Amino acid sequence: MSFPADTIKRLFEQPLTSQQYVAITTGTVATGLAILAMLYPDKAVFDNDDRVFARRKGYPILGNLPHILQHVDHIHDFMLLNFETFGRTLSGSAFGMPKAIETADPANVEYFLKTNFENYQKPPRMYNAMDDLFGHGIFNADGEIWKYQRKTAAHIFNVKNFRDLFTDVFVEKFGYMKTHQLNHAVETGLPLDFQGLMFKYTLEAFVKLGFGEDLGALRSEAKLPFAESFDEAQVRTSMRMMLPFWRAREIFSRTFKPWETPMSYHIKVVNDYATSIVQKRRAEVEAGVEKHDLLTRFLGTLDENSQPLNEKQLRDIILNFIIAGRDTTAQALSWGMYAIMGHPEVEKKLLEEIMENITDDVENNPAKFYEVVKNMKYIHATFYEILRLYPPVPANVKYARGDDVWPDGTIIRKGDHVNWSPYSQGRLESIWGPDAKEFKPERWIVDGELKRESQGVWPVFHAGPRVCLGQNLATLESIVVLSLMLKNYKFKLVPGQTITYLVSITMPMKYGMQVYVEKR
Ligand code: HEM
Repeated sequence: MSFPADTIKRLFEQPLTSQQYVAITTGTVATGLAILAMLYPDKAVFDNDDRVFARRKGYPILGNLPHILQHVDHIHDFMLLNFETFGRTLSGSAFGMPKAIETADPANVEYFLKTNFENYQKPPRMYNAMDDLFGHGIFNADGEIWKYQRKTAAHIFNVKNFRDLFTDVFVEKFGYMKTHQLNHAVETGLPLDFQGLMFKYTLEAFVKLGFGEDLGALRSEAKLPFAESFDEAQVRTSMRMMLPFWRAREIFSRTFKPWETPMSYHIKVVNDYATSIVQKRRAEVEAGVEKHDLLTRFLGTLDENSQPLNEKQLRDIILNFIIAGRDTTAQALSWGMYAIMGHPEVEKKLLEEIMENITDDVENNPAKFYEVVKNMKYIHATFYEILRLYPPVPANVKYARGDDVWPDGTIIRKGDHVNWSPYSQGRLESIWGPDAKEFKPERWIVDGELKRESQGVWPVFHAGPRVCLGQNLATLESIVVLSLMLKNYKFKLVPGQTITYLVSITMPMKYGMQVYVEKR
């Protein structure tokens, strides 16, 4: 049968009904999607990478995006499962996300953080996502901007400060915590949020060391507004990095969820706080008050263009150093106490070492304290073990400036994102043996001597030229606090609570940790 030409012409000339319009559009989209799904049956659309990687099979067009969304609340365990299932180096693709190679191979990690450091930088995508909160501070900078900050800050981490200033502050602030918080919890018998307390302690101690200020965080029952906003802004920043289209998602939230507090509010709160510290210090400097802390050093330094730092640069520095000095160590202490409470045999050994070394005389003499702590092997081993299982920076990312080949033969191309996971590395049996998931400080003592693993095997403090500047400070602070806590108090976990991590830039406990406190 054939249509006469004028019938066909009429069909095209007639305006479409809305039903026809919908049917044609749906048909076209469906055909387009079907073709794309055939071309990309198990990976993200337009992922035309011809390299062969071990990987979790993805969904058509979306690749692994549904996996990420499904596991977003426990992403570190999902990564661990992937490494356990598919091998130590893998890659997938997720719709809207850049190509990322993931590795938990110690040789690779040591190679790109240390040996071929120059070829890897922070990803441009990360600069954008972190800019609101961290600006051009040390965690979000490379090249000359990074160099002048690292050089300036490095000056405060000298032996004299450790001996004469840091230990003093840690012991003094512990005294505050004892009087205002711990003894109160003993007397009332009411539980307290251990993690909340550790965040207050490390903030108070770091603000004193870094910026010469007594904040009074340990005197207050409530969480400071700065801390509320700083924590929330970090969670949102990490979601920007983990999921695609963050700008569009945030515009959507602002438009359709006007009841939610916007990121801009939290940024304003933290900016006001940082700016107030800078202004106060400038006024002190003008009045001739002499101080030798971190902020004072930055006030007297020159930036990458040989200019004195302006208010925005100083604000960035303050916020970057607060996350470094407050969050990581507070989390190490919280996860640490959690692990110790669950292992009475470890607690017993720790107590023996503490009672033998931290006498009342030492407790009241910070310089002696500093010397004595150096020889306490078991508490060091416990601290390393805490960080192995609960690394405060559980996952991290870099970006390849040029092509490369890793020690395990993985081919890297310019523009690849490189993800590594200290969390997974700390728990892999192929690295630590069959007891990898057990809490055993003894693994760090060999033939009676404390041993530290290489930076590739245990990258909890990063590695190479950007290794954590504060690692000795964090170790000293944690050991002082753990010693004094265990010497003076017994902690008991309140039953029935869920202890798990919150996915953020670092690894806080999601719901905190309620404990009962008794005098020892
Ligand atoms: C247990 C506690 C700590 C852990 C696990 C830790 C871990 C890390 C990690 C993984 C990095 C690399 C971050 C990155 O750029 O990707 C880092 C960098 C850094 N950390 Fe720590 N940190 C801790 C405590 C501290 C403390 C108390 C300070 C004191 C200020 C500090 C200062 C820094 C600084 C300044 C950097 C930047 C180094 C650079 O990029 O050159 N950290 N830390």
